Amino acid sequence: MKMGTALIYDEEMTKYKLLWVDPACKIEVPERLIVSYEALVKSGLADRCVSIPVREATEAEILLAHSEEYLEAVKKTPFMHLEELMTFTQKYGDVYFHPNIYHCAKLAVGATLQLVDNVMTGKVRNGMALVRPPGHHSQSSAANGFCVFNNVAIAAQYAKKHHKAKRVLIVDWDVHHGQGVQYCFEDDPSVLYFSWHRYEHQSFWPNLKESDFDNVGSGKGAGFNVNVPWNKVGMGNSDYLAVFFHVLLPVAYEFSPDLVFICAGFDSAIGDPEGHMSATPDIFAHLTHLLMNLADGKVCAVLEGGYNLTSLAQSVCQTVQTLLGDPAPRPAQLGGACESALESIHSARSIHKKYWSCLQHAAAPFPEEPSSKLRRLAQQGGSQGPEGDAGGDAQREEPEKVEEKEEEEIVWPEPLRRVAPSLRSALLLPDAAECPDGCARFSPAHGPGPLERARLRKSYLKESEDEASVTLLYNLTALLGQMEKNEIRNGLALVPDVSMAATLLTSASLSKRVLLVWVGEGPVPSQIIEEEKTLVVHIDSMEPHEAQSKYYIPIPLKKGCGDTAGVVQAVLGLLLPLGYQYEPGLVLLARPPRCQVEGGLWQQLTCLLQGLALGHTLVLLQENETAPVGITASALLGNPAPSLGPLVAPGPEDVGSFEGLRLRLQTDWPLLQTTAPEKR
Ligand SMILES: CC(O)(O)NCCCCNCCCN
Ligand SMILES: [Zn+2]
Repeated sequence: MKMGTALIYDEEMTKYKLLWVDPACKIEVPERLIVSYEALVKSGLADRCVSIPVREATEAEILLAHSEEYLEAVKKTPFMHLEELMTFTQKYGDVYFHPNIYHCAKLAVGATLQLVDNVMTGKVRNGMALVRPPGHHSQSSAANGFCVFNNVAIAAQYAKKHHKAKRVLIVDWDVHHGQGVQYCFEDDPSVLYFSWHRYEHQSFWPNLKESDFDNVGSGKGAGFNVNVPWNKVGMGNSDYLAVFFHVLLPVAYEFSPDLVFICAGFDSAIGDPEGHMSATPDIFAHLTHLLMNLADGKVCAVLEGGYNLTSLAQSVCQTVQTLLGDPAPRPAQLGGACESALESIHSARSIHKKYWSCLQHAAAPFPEEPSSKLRRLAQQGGSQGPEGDAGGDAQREEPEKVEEKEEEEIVWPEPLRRVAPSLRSALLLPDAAECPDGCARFSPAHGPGPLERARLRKSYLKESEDEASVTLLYNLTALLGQMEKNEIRNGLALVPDVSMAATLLTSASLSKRVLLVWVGEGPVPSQIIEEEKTLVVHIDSMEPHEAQSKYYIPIPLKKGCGDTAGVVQAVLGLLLPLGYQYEPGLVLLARPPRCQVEGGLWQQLTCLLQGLALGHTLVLLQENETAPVGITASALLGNPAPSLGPLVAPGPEDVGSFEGLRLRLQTDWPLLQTTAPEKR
């Protein structure tokens, strides 16, 4: 399994800057790269990465996304003196030129292509290119928004051409809309471009109509462009995760890319003068984690924006540390997405429901919102509608102008250190079963004393049980104890009785909250359900029925856990939001006998759940079913789960029961919400 995270950086890319007064461009300074790289060095993360040298892109590579005229024009800039550079710059918007920027722009593209080569040839698993100038605003014949060449657009074309990539996903979490990327792949169904961006009903830069949610791509590319506009500032961690759970991830898993780019702009983090958002740097650890099981883990993060030097450096470190496989920090106090974010989520899901089967159950536009753009589009059959249709907009109240507040000092807590236990995965296996390489067979420092034996026997075993069962239970509690002391990250246990083991662990856990994910036939022991410190999410083919309690959530799948598409949508749209909101200290993943979940999906589930509880995941497998041991161990060791391939539609009846479940639960679990509470 390929390992390693590439870090591609060269200080030559700091060697250009603004040479005249221009308020729009003064934030794009060389220090952006310097503080980011220094933070990676200081934190020890740089040394853990595979350092890959940059190179200059060739002209042919630049022409993958730019016109010859534009390239010829930019080639002249190194020889221009100040006035000529200023005149040349006037042709474009919110960008500046410098005698060395052409050289740096070629290095930024070259660095990105180096990252693609090393990831696509398996020399590394994933990586990050720390580059400037950024790229996602530049267009075929135009520089724009501090961007000269479109690093990621060129790299996506390059990956298709030279590495036979079939489906490329670009996730643009920069706070600005990468219109250059959108234009480049407008009608290309092999590149799915996702972007959220500060929009404020078109009143925020670059003030484009085509940045709104109803721009879905055109021709064969319809559906492969997903815009989530932020119509208010102050969006936070819950808003970002809600968009991932309810818009991006379902579509991304259905698309099933063989390569993922992140247009990693960190001006979407708190403190940024451009974004004015509230999400904290640690959220990028979770966003990165949630993308790392796509494309067999082939993720290329490429720096775009980010202008607060403190949150930029912290966010870069959070991203790289996750690419390296360290446990993600605990997401603090998540709630539901705010009303404005829910409107954006609802709009994006509704406009894309005709393109993505995972969104089929996305609610139809609200009837009582005559002024909503969505409503009007629905009347026109969900098409983009004629350009001139300003009818509905006219009814819309004037968008309130967001006064850029005085730059008051915004502060936030520094992200907590993320310490990976020395031992990652411990396995509790019967002596007969062999231990997959890379794992350690768990054996506690000392065995149970007579009192301990008696207690375990009395609480969990029928008198008749043999000594071996007592020892196993004792070993389970010892393994749990070492996990909860963060001496071991995660574990796997082969047990004779999954129910009994789960009952023991939920009661023995010292965590205030335990998430038990039960995948397959029940019943889940009632003792666990009554344990109020445990949230049980039960995925199986049971008949839909009222959730008995807030802490027992059955997710019914008509065709049972063998229905991969159904399980994926249940995990992404229901289980993960519940888990993130619950914020458990321990995650138990129980696989009862005769579980139908297929291997790759089981690995996806085991990997995704590791984003919770500092990675403390304990998997319980039925002793006589050893088949999943190897793949579960692989996932626990941090190997990316295999790509599931393009997904079909989840069954309509499941779709209905998911929606019913969401509506019933979202009051208690607001992160499940996908639509704004209907206007009273
Ligand atoms: C890569 C990027 O997306 O971060 N570029 C952002 C360009 C912003 C242009 N407008 C600046 C106005 C200054 N208040
Ligand atoms: Zn930006």
